[in-house]
Amino acid sequence: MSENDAIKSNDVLPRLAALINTRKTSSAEHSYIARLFQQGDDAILKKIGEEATEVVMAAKDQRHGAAPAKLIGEVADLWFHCLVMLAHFGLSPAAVLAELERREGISGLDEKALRKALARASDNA
Ligand SMILES: N=c1c2ncn([C@@H]3O[C@H](COP(=O)(O)OP(=O)(O)OP(=O)(O)O)[C@@H](O)[C@H]3O)c2ncn1[C@@H]1O[C@H](COP(=O)(O)O)[C@@H](O)[C@H]1O
Repeated sequence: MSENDAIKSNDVLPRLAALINTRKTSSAEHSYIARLFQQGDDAILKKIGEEATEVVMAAKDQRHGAAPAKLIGEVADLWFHCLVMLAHFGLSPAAVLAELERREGISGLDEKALRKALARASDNA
């Protein structure tokens, strides 16, 4: 999909990812994303750490009956900052979605057992 098509897409992930890419050359004065890009990957990774912690805290509140809007908002913040990080490294959400698609039908337990067996075989080699 071209960048222009992605910007017009009905799917929010490619549309937002395309917009994020355009911010690489925008002025940081009026754009939060451009500001993050200018600050560099340490700033982007710090935000991801913060947002992940906020997701955990909101999930704990959810466990105690908080309104779902808080947790949904924090997960949106985390996903958004992950999109900025992917763009920073020249990657797209399509690659992550393709990886999830590739994993469809593979039980997490089977995958873990296979990984352990491969590690044991390589230790014994
Ligand atoms: N989806 C988002 C989005 N989600 C979260 N955020 C910003 O991410 C930041 C989250 O930070 P925090 O929750 O930690 O709050 P904070 O205290 O403001 O954080 P600090 O940066 O001050 O540490 C806030 O400034 C939010 O506004 C977003 N900023 C932008 N977008 C999208 O990106 C588009 C372009 O944004 P600009 O680059 O600002 O033009 C927007 O139209 C939206 O569609």
